[in-house]
Amino acid sequence: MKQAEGSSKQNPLEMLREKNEQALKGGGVERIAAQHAKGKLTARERISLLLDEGSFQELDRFVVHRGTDFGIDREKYLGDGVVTGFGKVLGRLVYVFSQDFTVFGGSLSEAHAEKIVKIMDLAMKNGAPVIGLNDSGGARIQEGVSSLGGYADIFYRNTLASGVIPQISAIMGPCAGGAVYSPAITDFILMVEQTSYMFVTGPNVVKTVTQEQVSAEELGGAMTHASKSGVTHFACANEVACIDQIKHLLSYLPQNCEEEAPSLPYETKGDELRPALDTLVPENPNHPYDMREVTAEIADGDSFLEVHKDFAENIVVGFARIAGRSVGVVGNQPAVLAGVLDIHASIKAARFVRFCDCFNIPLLVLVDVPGFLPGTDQEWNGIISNGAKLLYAFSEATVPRITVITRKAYGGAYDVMNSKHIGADLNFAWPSAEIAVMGAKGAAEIIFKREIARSDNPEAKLREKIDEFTDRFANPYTAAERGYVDEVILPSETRQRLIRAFDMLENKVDTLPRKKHGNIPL
Ligand SMILES: CCCC(=O)SCCNC(=O)CCNC(=O)[C@H](O)C(C)(C)COP(=O)(O)OP(=O)(O)OC[C@H]1O[C@@H](n2cnc3c(N)ncnc32)[C@H](O)[C@@H]1OP(=O)(O)O
Repeated sequence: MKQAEGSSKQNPLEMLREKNEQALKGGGVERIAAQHAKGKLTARERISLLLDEGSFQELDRFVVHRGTDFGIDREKYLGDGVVTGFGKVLGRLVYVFSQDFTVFGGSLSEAHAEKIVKIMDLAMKNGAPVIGLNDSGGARIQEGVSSLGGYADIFYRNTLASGVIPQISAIMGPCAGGAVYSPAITDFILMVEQTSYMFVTGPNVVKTVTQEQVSAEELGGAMTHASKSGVTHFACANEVACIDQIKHLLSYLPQNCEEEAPSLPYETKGDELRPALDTLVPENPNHPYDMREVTAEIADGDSFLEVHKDFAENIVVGFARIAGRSVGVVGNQPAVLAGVLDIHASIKAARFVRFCDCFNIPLLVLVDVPGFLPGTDQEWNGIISNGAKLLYAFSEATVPRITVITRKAYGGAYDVMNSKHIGADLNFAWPSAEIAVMGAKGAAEIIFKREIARSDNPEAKLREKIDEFTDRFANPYTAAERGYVDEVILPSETRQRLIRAFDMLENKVDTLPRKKHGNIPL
Protein backbone atom coordinates (compact mmCIF):
# COMPACT_ATOMS: atom_id res chain seq x y z
CA MET A 1 0.00 0.00 0.00
CA LYS A 2 1.34 3.43 -0.99
CA GLN A 3 1.47 6.37 1.38
CA ALA A 4 -0.83 9.19 0.16
CA GLU A 5 1.20 12.02 -1.36
CA GLY A 6 1.77 14.86 1.09
CA SER A 7 0.36 12.83 3.98
CA SER A 8 2.35 12.68 7.22
CA LYS A 9 0.49 9.49 8.20
CA GLN A 10 2.79 6.49 8.28
CA ASN A 11 2.17 3.83 5.69
CA PRO A 12 -0.03 1.25 7.55
CA LEU A 13 1.90 -1.71 6.20
CA GLU A 14 5.13 -0.09 7.23
CA MET A 15 3.68 0.57 10.68
CA LEU A 16 2.75 -3.09 11.07
CA ARG A 17 6.20 -4.16 9.95
CA GLU A 18 7.82 -1.86 12.49
CA LYS A 19 5.57 -3.01 15.30
CA ASN A 20 6.27 -6.63 14.48
CA GLU A 21 9.98 -5.95 14.46
CA GLN A 22 9.73 -4.18 17.77
CA ALA A 23 7.72 -7.00 19.34
CA LEU A 24 10.26 -9.59 18.23
CA LYS A 25 12.98 -7.72 20.14
CA GLY A 26 11.31 -8.37 23.50
CA GLY A 27 13.16 -6.43 26.19
CA GLY A 28 15.94 -5.47 23.77
CA VAL A 29 19.22 -6.81 22.47
CA GLU A 30 21.13 -6.27 25.69
CA ARG A 31 18.72 -8.22 27.79
CA ILE A 32 18.58 -10.96 25.13
CA ALA A 33 22.38 -11.15 25.28
CA ALA A 34 22.19 -11.39 29.08
CA GLN A 35 19.65 -14.21 28.76
CA HIS A 36 21.96 -16.08 26.37
CA ALA A 37 24.93 -15.44 28.65
CA LYS A 38 23.08 -17.32 31.41
CA GLY A 39 22.79 -20.31 29.06
CA LYS A 40 19.09 -19.62 28.50
CA LEU A 41 17.14 -19.27 25.29
CA THR A 42 14.60 -16.53 24.65
CA ALA A 43 10.86 -17.11 24.80
CA ARG A 44 10.62 -17.14 21.01
CA GLU A 45 13.61 -19.42 20.50
CA ARG A 46 11.98 -21.92 22.85
CA ILE A 47 8.73 -21.81 20.91
CA SER A 48 10.49 -22.40 17.61
CA LEU A 49 12.23 -25.44 19.07
CA LEU A 50 8.96 -26.80 20.43
CA LEU A 51 6.60 -26.35 17.51
CA ASP A 52 6.63 -27.89 14.05
CA GLU A 53 8.31 -25.50 11.66
CA GLY A 54 6.05 -22.75 10.41
CA SER A 55 3.10 -23.86 12.55
CA PHE A 56 3.15 -21.11 15.19
CA GLN A 57 0.27 -18.67 15.15
CA GLU A 58 0.92 -15.93 17.66
CA LEU A 59 -1.88 -14.09 19.44
CA ASP A 60 -1.81 -10.78 21.31
CA ARG A 61 1.60 -9.76 20.04
CA PHE A 62 0.82 -6.08 20.60
CA VAL A 63 -0.67 -6.30 24.08
CA VAL A 64 0.93 -3.91 26.58
CA HIS A 65 0.52 -3.53 30.32
CA ARG A 66 -1.81 -1.00 31.87
CA GLY A 67 0.25 -0.28 35.01
CA THR A 68 0.78 3.32 36.07
CA ASP A 69 2.62 3.16 39.39
CA PHE A 70 6.30 3.74 40.01
CA GLY A 71 6.81 5.15 36.50
CA ILE A 72 6.08 1.84 34.81
CA ASP A 73 3.76 3.60 32.35
CA ARG A 74 6.87 5.06 30.73
CA GLU A 75 8.21 1.58 29.97
CA LYS A 76 6.13 -0.64 27.73
CA TYR A 77 7.08 -3.62 25.60
CA LEU A 78 4.87 -5.12 22.93
CA GLY A 79 3.63 -8.50 24.13
CA ASP A 80 4.26 -7.61 27.78
CA GLY A 81 6.63 -10.39 28.70
CA VAL A 82 4.85 -13.44 27.35
CA VAL A 83 4.55 -14.93 23.88
CA THR A 84 1.31 -16.85 23.41
CA GLY A 85 -0.47 -18.73 20.65
CA PHE A 86 -1.02 -22.12 19.11
CA GLY A 87 0.79 -24.45 16.77
CA LYS A 88 1.57 -28.09 16.16
CA VAL A 89 3.82 -30.62 17.84
CA LEU A 90 4.38 -33.68 15.65
CA GLY A 91 1.36 -32.60 13.63
CA ARG A 92 -1.01 -32.19 16.59
CA LEU A 93 -2.49 -28.96 17.88
CA VAL A 94 -1.13 -27.46 21.12
CA TYR A 95 -1.48 -24.11 22.84
CA VAL A 96 1.61 -22.51 24.25
CA PHE A 97 2.73 -19.62 26.38
CA SER A 98 6.35 -18.72 26.79
CA GLN A 99 7.39 -16.13 29.35
CA ASP A 100 9.95 -13.59 28.23
CA PHE A 101 12.45 -12.89 31.00
CA THR A 102 13.85 -9.95 29.00
CA VAL A 103 10.68 -7.96 29.74
CA PHE A 104 10.38 -7.04 33.42
CA GLY A 105 11.95 -10.41 34.26
CA GLY A 106 8.98 -12.24 32.69
CA SER A 107 6.89 -10.97 35.60
CA LEU A 108 3.16 -11.39 35.36
CA SER A 109 1.03 -8.28 34.91
CA GLU A 110 -2.73 -8.19 34.52
CA ALA A 111 -2.32 -8.01 30.71
CA HIS A 112 0.28 -10.81 30.69
CA ALA A 113 -2.15 -12.98 32.67
CA GLU A 114 -5.00 -12.18 30.27
CA LYS A 115 -2.91 -13.45 27.37
CA ILE A 116 -2.30 -16.76 29.13
CA VAL A 117 -5.96 -17.04 30.14
CA LYS A 118 -7.00 -16.45 26.52
CA ILE A 119 -5.05 -19.42 25.19
CA MET A 120 -6.13 -21.60 28.11
CA ASP A 121 -9.77 -20.84 27.31
CA LEU A 122 -9.18 -21.64 23.65
CA ALA A 123 -7.43 -24.87 24.59
CA MET A 124 -10.37 -25.93 26.74
CA LYS A 125 -12.93 -25.17 24.05
CA ASN A 126 -10.92 -26.88 21.35
CA GLY A 127 -9.62 -29.81 23.37
CA ALA A 128 -5.85 -29.56 23.01
CA PRO A 129 -2.92 -29.55 25.48
CA VAL A 130 -1.50 -26.37 27.00
CA ILE A 131 2.25 -26.09 27.35
CA GLY A 132 3.63 -23.37 29.61
CA LEU A 133 7.27 -22.38 29.29
CA ASN A 134 7.89 -20.58 32.57
CA ASP A 135 10.68 -18.06 33.13
CA SER A 136 9.40 -15.37 35.42
CA GLY A 137 10.12 -13.23 38.45
CA GLY A 138 6.52 -13.83 39.57
CA ALA A 139 3.88 -11.20 40.22
CA ARG A 140 4.67 -7.82 38.55
CA ILE A 141 5.54 -5.91 41.67
CA GLN A 142 4.45 -2.54 40.27
CA GLU A 143 0.94 -3.84 39.59
CA GLY A 144 0.20 -5.22 43.03
CA VAL A 145 -3.13 -6.92 43.44
CA SER A 146 -4.00 -6.84 39.69
CA SER A 147 -1.10 -9.17 39.20
CA LEU A 148 -2.14 -11.43 42.05
CA GLY A 149 -5.63 -11.52 40.54
CA GLY A 150 -4.07 -12.49 37.21
CA TYR A 151 -2.32 -15.42 38.84
CA ALA A 152 -5.51 -16.56 40.51
CA ASP A 153 -7.31 -16.41 37.13
CA ILE A 154 -4.68 -18.82 35.81
CA PHE A 155 -4.77 -21.12 38.85
CA TYR A 156 -8.54 -21.34 38.52
CA ARG A 157 -8.30 -22.31 34.88
CA ASN A 158 -5.51 -24.80 35.60
CA THR A 159 -7.90 -26.47 38.01
CA LEU A 160 -10.88 -26.47 35.65
CA ALA A 161 -8.70 -27.80 32.83
CA SER A 162 -7.29 -30.57 35.02
CA GLY A 163 -8.45 -33.90 33.65
CA VAL A 164 -9.90 -32.25 30.53
CA ILE A 165 -6.76 -31.41 28.57
CA PRO A 166 -3.15 -32.35 29.33
CA GLN A 167 -1.24 -29.45 30.90
CA ILE A 168 2.54 -29.44 30.83
CA SER A 169 4.83 -26.94 32.56
CA ALA A 170 8.48 -26.45 31.75
CA ILE A 171 10.43 -24.38 34.25
CA MET A 172 13.25 -22.66 32.41
CA GLY A 173 14.21 -19.91 34.85
CA PRO A 174 12.85 -18.58 38.11
CA CYS A 175 9.45 -19.67 39.35
CA ALA A 176 8.97 -18.42 42.87
CA GLY A 177 6.36 -17.49 45.44
CA GLY A 178 2.72 -18.19 44.69
CA ALA A 179 3.65 -18.48 41.00
CA VAL A 180 4.68 -22.09 41.65
CA TYR A 181 1.07 -23.09 42.10
CA SER A 182 0.18 -22.92 38.44
CA PRO A 183 2.77 -25.54 37.41
CA ALA A 184 1.94 -27.51 40.53
CA ILE A 185 -1.65 -28.01 39.38
CA THR A 186 -0.60 -29.05 35.87
CA ASP A 187 0.00 -32.69 34.98
CA PHE A 188 3.73 -32.69 34.39
CA ILE A 189 6.57 -30.41 35.39
CA LEU A 190 9.94 -30.42 33.66
CA MET A 191 12.89 -28.42 34.99
CA VAL A 192 16.20 -27.47 33.45
CA GLU A 193 19.24 -28.27 35.56
CA GLN A 194 21.26 -25.31 36.87
CA THR A 195 19.14 -22.56 35.25
CA SER A 196 15.72 -23.09 36.79
CA TYR A 197 14.38 -23.14 40.30
CA MET A 198 11.07 -23.30 42.09
CA PHE A 199 10.33 -22.34 45.67
CA VAL A 200 7.60 -20.74 47.70
CA THR A 201 10.15 -18.68 49.65
CA GLY A 202 13.70 -18.11 48.43
CA PRO A 203 17.03 -18.61 50.21
CA ASN A 204 16.99 -15.15 51.83
CA VAL A 205 13.60 -15.63 53.48
CA VAL A 206 14.59 -19.14 54.49
CA LYS A 207 17.71 -17.77 56.17
CA THR A 208 15.75 -15.10 58.02
CA VAL A 209 13.03 -17.42 59.23
CA THR A 210 14.80 -20.70 59.88
CA GLN A 211 18.48 -19.64 59.92
CA GLU A 212 19.18 -22.29 57.27
CA GLN A 213 21.80 -21.37 54.71
CA VAL A 214 20.92 -22.86 51.35
CA SER A 215 21.57 -21.96 47.71
CA ALA A 216 18.73 -21.46 45.23
CA GLU A 217 19.84 -24.60 43.38
CA GLU A 218 19.89 -26.69 46.54
CA LEU A 219 16.61 -25.29 47.78
CA GLY A 220 14.62 -25.56 44.59
CA GLY A 221 16.74 -26.63 41.63
CA ALA A 222 15.84 -29.33 39.14
CA MET A 223 17.57 -32.22 40.90
CA THR A 224 16.19 -31.20 44.28
CA HIS A 225 12.64 -31.34 42.97
CA ALA A 226 13.30 -34.43 40.87
CA SER A 227 14.71 -36.46 43.75
CA LYS A 228 13.69 -34.95 47.09
CA SER A 229 10.29 -33.31 46.78
CA GLY A 230 8.97 -35.04 43.66
CA VAL A 231 7.60 -31.68 42.49
CA THR A 232 9.19 -32.12 39.08
CA HIS A 233 8.71 -35.19 36.93
CA PHE A 234 11.71 -34.64 34.69
CA ALA A 235 15.08 -32.95 35.32
CA CYS A 236 16.60 -32.07 31.96
CA ALA A 237 20.26 -31.39 31.23
CA ASN A 238 19.49 -28.29 29.16
CA GLU A 239 16.67 -26.44 27.46
CA VAL A 240 16.89 -28.35 24.19
CA ALA A 241 16.65 -31.65 26.07
CA CYS A 242 13.71 -30.26 28.02
CA ILE A 243 11.79 -29.30 24.90
CA ASP A 244 12.56 -32.67 23.28
CA GLN A 245 11.21 -34.35 26.39
CA ILE A 246 7.95 -32.39 26.14
CA LYS A 247 7.49 -33.57 22.56
CA HIS A 248 8.28 -37.16 23.51
CA LEU A 249 5.82 -37.02 26.40
CA LEU A 250 3.07 -35.59 24.20
CA SER A 251 3.46 -38.50 21.78
CA TYR A 252 1.93 -40.83 24.43
CA LEU A 253 -0.99 -38.58 25.29
CA PRO A 254 -4.39 -37.93 23.77
CA GLN A 255 -5.42 -34.37 22.98
CA ASN A 256 -8.12 -34.35 25.65
CA CYS A 257 -10.17 -36.58 27.94
CA GLU A 258 -12.64 -37.52 25.19
CA GLU A 259 -9.98 -38.97 22.93
CA GLU A 260 -7.76 -42.02 22.94
CA ALA A 261 -3.99 -41.69 22.96
CA PRO A 262 -2.47 -42.05 19.50
CA SER A 263 -1.51 -45.60 18.59
CA LEU A 264 1.42 -46.32 16.35
CA PRO A 265 0.86 -48.79 13.53
CA TYR A 266 1.86 -52.27 14.64
CA GLU A 267 2.03 -55.56 12.84
CA THR A 268 2.98 -58.69 14.73
CA LYS A 269 5.75 -60.71 13.23
CA GLY A 270 4.95 -63.63 15.51
CA ASP A 271 8.00 -62.89 17.64
CA GLU A 272 6.32 -61.80 20.84
CA LEU A 273 7.95 -64.37 23.12
CA ARG A 274 10.56 -62.97 25.49
CA PRO A 275 12.65 -65.94 26.77
CA ALA A 276 14.85 -63.62 28.89
CA LEU A 277 11.90 -63.13 31.26
CA ASP A 278 11.89 -66.82 32.22
CA THR A 279 15.18 -66.38 34.09
CA LEU A 280 14.93 -62.76 35.19
CA VAL A 281 13.50 -63.31 38.66
CA PRO A 282 16.24 -64.69 40.94
CA GLU A 283 15.61 -68.03 42.62
CA ASN A 284 16.27 -66.53 46.04
CA PRO A 285 13.17 -64.43 46.82
CA ASN A 286 15.33 -61.98 48.74
CA HIS A 287 17.53 -61.14 45.80
CA PRO A 288 16.76 -58.02 43.78
CA TYR A 289 16.17 -57.55 40.07
CA ASP A 290 15.27 -54.50 38.05
CA MET A 291 11.60 -54.08 37.16
CA ARG A 292 12.72 -51.75 34.36
CA GLU A 293 14.20 -54.81 32.67
CA VAL A 294 10.80 -56.50 32.81
CA THR A 295 9.21 -53.38 31.32
CA ALA A 296 11.84 -53.20 28.60
CA GLU A 297 11.12 -56.80 27.59
CA ILE A 298 7.37 -56.32 27.56
CA ALA A 299 7.23 -52.95 25.77
CA ASP A 300 7.76 -52.21 22.09
CA GLY A 301 11.44 -51.50 21.36
CA ASP A 302 12.77 -48.75 23.61
CA SER A 303 9.37 -47.15 24.06
CA PHE A 304 9.43 -46.92 27.87
CA LEU A 305 9.46 -43.28 28.98
CA GLU A 306 10.07 -43.24 32.70
CA VAL A 307 8.33 -40.49 34.67
CA HIS A 308 9.59 -39.33 38.07
CA LYS A 309 12.74 -41.40 37.52
CA ASP A 310 14.70 -39.99 40.45
CA PHE A 311 11.90 -39.81 43.01
CA ALA A 312 10.63 -42.71 45.15
CA GLU A 313 12.68 -45.14 43.12
CA ASN A 314 11.07 -48.10 44.89
CA ILE A 315 8.23 -47.73 42.41
CA VAL A 316 8.62 -47.23 38.68
CA VAL A 317 6.06 -45.36 36.61
CA GLY A 318 6.03 -44.29 32.99
CA PHE A 319 4.54 -44.60 29.56
CA ALA A 320 5.27 -47.36 27.10
CA ARG A 321 3.85 -48.82 23.95
CA ILE A 322 2.58 -52.34 23.66
CA ALA A 323 1.83 -53.32 20.06
CA GLY A 324 1.73 -49.61 19.27
CA ARG A 325 -0.76 -48.78 22.00
CA SER A 326 0.12 -46.19 24.66
CA VAL A 327 -0.07 -47.66 28.17
CA GLY A 328 0.81 -46.40 31.63
CA VAL A 329 3.13 -48.74 33.54
CA VAL A 330 3.29 -48.90 37.33
CA GLY A 331 5.73 -51.39 38.79
CA ASN A 332 7.19 -52.09 42.21
CA GLN A 333 10.97 -51.91 42.00
CA PRO A 334 12.59 -54.84 43.86
CA ALA A 335 16.00 -53.27 43.20
CA VAL A 336 15.24 -50.37 45.58
CA LEU A 337 14.11 -50.99 49.16
CA ALA A 338 12.90 -54.40 47.95
CA GLY A 339 10.04 -52.62 46.17
CA VAL A 340 8.28 -51.75 49.42
CA LEU A 341 5.44 -49.21 49.31
CA ASP A 342 6.10 -46.06 51.32
CA ILE A 343 4.60 -42.59 51.42
CA HIS A 344 6.46 -41.17 48.44
CA ALA A 345 5.98 -44.27 46.30
CA SER A 346 2.25 -44.27 47.04
CA ILE A 347 1.84 -40.60 46.15
CA LYS A 348 3.95 -40.93 43.02
CA ALA A 349 2.04 -43.92 41.71
CA ALA A 350 -1.37 -42.57 42.73
CA ARG A 351 -0.90 -39.36 40.80
CA PHE A 352 0.30 -41.27 37.76
CA VAL A 353 -2.64 -43.69 37.88
CA ARG A 354 -5.05 -40.78 38.10
CA PHE A 355 -3.41 -39.06 35.14
CA CYS A 356 -3.73 -42.21 33.02
CA ASP A 357 -7.33 -42.65 34.08
CA CYS A 358 -8.19 -39.01 33.23
CA PHE A 359 -6.82 -39.47 29.74
CA ASN A 360 -7.97 -42.97 28.79
CA ILE A 361 -4.53 -44.54 28.95
CA PRO A 362 -4.75 -48.23 29.93
CA LEU A 363 -2.73 -49.37 32.93
CA LEU A 364 -0.26 -52.20 33.23
CA VAL A 365 0.72 -52.95 36.82
CA LEU A 366 3.77 -55.10 37.60
CA VAL A 367 3.74 -56.38 41.14
CA ASP A 368 6.59 -57.46 43.37
CA VAL A 369 5.84 -55.91 46.72
CA PRO A 370 6.76 -57.14 50.20
CA GLY A 371 4.29 -54.77 51.86
CA PHE A 372 4.27 -51.27 53.33
CA LEU A 373 7.40 -49.82 54.90
CA PRO A 374 7.29 -50.06 58.70
CA GLY A 375 8.57 -47.40 61.11
CA THR A 376 7.73 -44.29 63.07
CA ASP A 377 8.79 -42.02 60.23
CA GLN A 378 6.24 -43.59 57.92
CA GLU A 379 3.46 -43.85 60.49
CA TRP A 380 3.90 -40.33 61.85
CA ASN A 381 4.04 -38.85 58.38
CA GLY A 382 0.85 -40.57 57.36
CA ILE A 383 1.51 -43.79 55.46
CA ILE A 384 -2.09 -44.62 56.29
CA SER A 385 -3.68 -41.76 54.36
CA ASN A 386 -0.93 -41.62 51.76
CA GLY A 387 -1.02 -45.34 51.06
CA ALA A 388 -4.78 -44.99 50.78
CA LYS A 389 -4.26 -42.56 47.88
CA LEU A 390 -2.90 -45.35 45.74
CA LEU A 391 -5.66 -47.72 46.79
CA TYR A 392 -8.22 -45.05 45.97
CA ALA A 393 -6.61 -44.15 42.64
CA PHE A 394 -6.62 -47.75 41.41
CA SER A 395 -10.11 -48.45 42.75
CA GLU A 396 -11.52 -45.43 40.96
CA ALA A 397 -9.77 -45.99 37.63
CA THR A 398 -12.10 -47.11 34.85
CA VAL A 399 -9.49 -47.54 32.11
CA PRO A 400 -8.44 -51.08 31.12
CA ARG A 401 -6.30 -52.39 33.96
CA ILE A 402 -4.06 -55.44 33.84
CA THR A 403 -1.83 -56.77 36.61
CA VAL A 404 1.11 -59.10 36.34
CA ILE A 405 2.41 -60.48 39.65
CA THR A 406 6.02 -61.38 39.09
CA ARG A 407 6.95 -62.36 42.63
CA LYS A 408 5.76 -61.05 46.00
CA ALA A 409 2.28 -59.72 46.56
CA TYR A 410 2.04 -59.56 50.31
CA GLY A 411 -0.53 -58.24 52.70
CA GLY A 412 -2.44 -55.01 52.14
CA ALA A 413 -0.03 -54.15 49.35
CA TYR A 414 -1.44 -57.12 47.37
CA ASP A 415 -4.90 -55.57 47.60
CA VAL A 416 -3.63 -52.08 46.75
CA MET A 417 -1.53 -53.01 43.72
CA ASN A 418 -4.43 -53.30 41.28
CA SER A 419 -5.83 -56.55 42.61
CA LYS A 420 -8.93 -58.10 41.05
CA HIS A 421 -10.84 -57.11 44.18
CA ILE A 422 -10.46 -53.39 43.44
CA GLY A 423 -11.48 -53.66 39.84
CA ALA A 424 -8.54 -54.87 37.78
CA ASP A 425 -9.76 -56.46 34.55
CA LEU A 426 -7.21 -59.20 34.19
CA ASN A 427 -4.60 -60.48 36.59
CA PHE A 428 -1.78 -62.71 35.51
CA ALA A 429 0.82 -64.27 37.76
CA TRP A 430 4.17 -65.77 36.99
CA PRO A 431 4.95 -69.18 38.54
CA SER A 432 7.37 -67.35 40.89
CA ALA A 433 4.46 -65.35 42.40
CA GLU A 434 3.89 -65.52 46.15
CA ILE A 435 0.50 -64.21 47.12
CA ALA A 436 0.17 -64.25 50.89
CA VAL A 437 -0.55 -62.19 53.96
CA MET A 438 3.18 -61.92 54.56
CA GLY A 439 6.52 -63.59 53.84
CA ALA A 440 6.97 -67.19 54.96
CA LYS A 441 9.48 -66.46 57.74
CA GLY A 442 7.42 -63.70 59.36
CA ALA A 443 4.27 -65.77 59.07
CA ALA A 444 5.86 -68.91 60.56
CA GLU A 445 7.32 -66.94 63.47
CA ILE A 446 3.87 -65.62 64.36
CA ILE A 447 1.51 -68.49 63.84
CA PHE A 448 3.87 -71.24 65.04
CA LYS A 449 5.46 -69.20 67.83
CA ARG A 450 4.50 -71.58 70.66
CA GLU A 451 5.26 -74.73 68.70
CA ILE A 452 8.70 -73.38 67.80
CA ALA A 453 9.39 -72.30 71.40
CA ARG A 454 8.41 -75.74 72.74
CA SER A 455 10.58 -77.57 70.24
CA ASP A 456 13.92 -79.15 71.22
CA ASN A 457 15.42 -77.57 68.13
CA PRO A 458 13.62 -74.24 67.55
CA GLU A 459 15.75 -73.37 64.55
CA ALA A 460 14.94 -76.63 62.75
CA LYS A 461 11.28 -76.26 63.69
CA LEU A 462 11.19 -72.74 62.30
CA ARG A 463 12.77 -74.00 59.05
CA GLU A 464 10.18 -76.77 58.84
CA LYS A 465 7.32 -74.33 59.42
CA ILE A 466 8.71 -71.86 56.88
CA ASP A 467 8.78 -74.69 54.32
CA GLU A 468 5.25 -75.70 55.25
CA PHE A 469 4.00 -72.13 54.83
CA THR A 470 5.94 -71.71 51.59
CA ASP A 471 4.40 -74.87 50.13
CA ARG A 472 0.92 -73.74 51.07
CA PHE A 473 0.95 -70.03 50.27
CA ALA A 474 4.15 -68.87 48.58
CA ASN A 475 2.78 -69.57 45.13
CA PRO A 476 0.16 -68.21 42.76
CA TYR A 477 -2.08 -71.27 42.81
CA THR A 478 -4.14 -70.60 45.93
CA ALA A 479 -5.14 -67.25 44.42
CA ALA A 480 -5.69 -68.88 41.03
CA GLU A 481 -8.02 -71.47 42.64
CA ARG A 482 -10.24 -68.60 43.71
CA GLY A 483 -10.05 -66.73 40.41
CA TYR A 484 -8.13 -63.86 42.00
CA VAL A 485 -5.51 -64.60 39.39
CA ASP A 486 -6.98 -65.25 35.95
CA GLU A 487 -4.05 -67.24 34.67
CA VAL A 488 -0.62 -68.35 35.73
CA ILE A 489 1.58 -67.70 32.73
CA LEU A 490 5.12 -68.30 31.63
CA PRO A 491 7.08 -65.07 31.99
CA SER A 492 8.25 -65.39 28.39
CA GLU A 493 4.63 -65.29 27.23
CA THR A 494 3.79 -62.07 29.09
CA ARG A 495 4.05 -59.68 26.17
CA GLN A 496 1.93 -61.96 23.99
CA ARG A 497 -0.76 -62.20 26.68
CA LEU A 498 -0.74 -58.45 27.24
CA ILE A 499 -1.14 -57.65 23.56
CA ARG A 500 -4.15 -59.94 23.44
CA ALA A 501 -5.57 -58.67 26.71
CA PHE A 502 -5.30 -54.97 25.90
CA ASP A 503 -6.86 -55.72 22.53
CA MET A 504 -9.73 -57.50 24.24
CA LEU A 505 -10.23 -54.54 26.61
CA GLU A 506 -10.12 -51.93 23.87
CA ASN A 507 -13.81 -51.10 24.08
CA LYS A 508 -14.14 -51.37 27.83
CA VAL A 509 -16.90 -49.21 29.28
CA ASP A 510 -17.06 -48.75 33.02
CA THR A 511 -18.63 -46.04 35.10
CA LEU A 512 -18.47 -44.88 38.69
CA PRO A 513 -21.51 -44.30 40.89
CA ARG A 514 -23.07 -40.87 40.28
CA LYS A 515 -21.52 -38.29 42.57
CA LYS A 516 -20.28 -34.72 42.56
CA HIS A 517 -16.74 -35.96 43.11
CA GLY A 518 -15.12 -38.45 45.41
CA ASN A 519 -13.10 -37.51 48.46
CA ILE A 520 -9.63 -38.96 47.86
CA PRO A 521 -7.61 -38.99 51.13
CA LEU A 522 -5.46 -35.96 50.26
C1 LIG B 1 0.64 -15.35 43.27
C2 LIG B 1 2.04 -14.98 42.82
C3 LIG B 1 2.77 -14.25 43.89
C4 LIG B 1 4.21 -14.06 43.54
O1 LIG B 1 4.64 -14.19 42.46
S1 LIG B 1 5.21 -13.65 44.82
C5 LIG B 1 6.79 -13.51 44.06
C6 LIG B 1 7.14 -12.11 43.64
N1 LIG B 1 8.41 -12.16 42.98
C7 LIG B 1 9.57 -12.08 43.62
O2 LIG B 1 9.65 -11.94 44.81
C8 LIG B 1 10.81 -12.18 42.77
C9 LIG B 1 11.38 -10.81 42.49
N2 LIG B 1 12.51 -10.92 41.59
C10 LIG B 1 13.70 -11.40 41.94
O3 LIG B 1 13.92 -11.83 43.04
C11 LIG B 1 14.77 -11.43 40.91
O4 LIG B 1 14.50 -10.43 39.95
C12 LIG B 1 14.89 -12.79 40.23
C13 LIG B 1 13.57 -13.31 39.73
C14 LIG B 1 15.50 -13.77 41.22
C15 LIG B 1 15.83 -12.69 39.00
O5 LIG B 1 17.06 -12.18 39.39
P1 LIG B 1 18.11 -11.73 38.27
O6 LIG B 1 18.33 -12.87 37.33
O7 LIG B 1 19.30 -11.21 38.99
O8 LIG B 1 17.43 -10.61 37.45
P2 LIG B 1 17.02 -9.13 37.91
O9 LIG B 1 16.72 -9.08 39.35
O10 LIG B 1 18.05 -8.20 37.38
O11 LIG B 1 15.65 -8.95 37.13
C16 LIG B 1 15.60 -8.78 35.72
C17 LIG B 1 14.63 -7.68 35.43
O12 LIG B 1 13.33 -8.13 35.81
C18 LIG B 1 12.74 -7.23 36.72
N3 LIG B 1 11.90 -8.00 37.62
C19 LIG B 1 12.20 -9.18 38.19
N4 LIG B 1 11.19 -9.60 38.94
C20 LIG B 1 10.21 -8.68 38.81
C21 LIG B 1 8.91 -8.57 39.33
N5 LIG B 1 8.43 -9.56 40.11
N6 LIG B 1 8.18 -7.52 39.01
C22 LIG B 1 8.68 -6.57 38.22
N7 LIG B 1 9.90 -6.61 37.67
C23 LIG B 1 10.66 -7.67 37.98
C24 LIG B 1 13.90 -6.55 37.40
O13 LIG B 1 13.52 -5.32 37.91
C25 LIG B 1 14.88 -6.42 36.24
O14 LIG B 1 14.46 -5.35 35.44
P3 LIG B 1 15.49 -4.58 34.50
O15 LIG B 1 15.88 -5.49 33.42
O16 LIG B 1 16.63 -4.19 35.39
O17 LIG B 1 14.73 -3.42 34.01
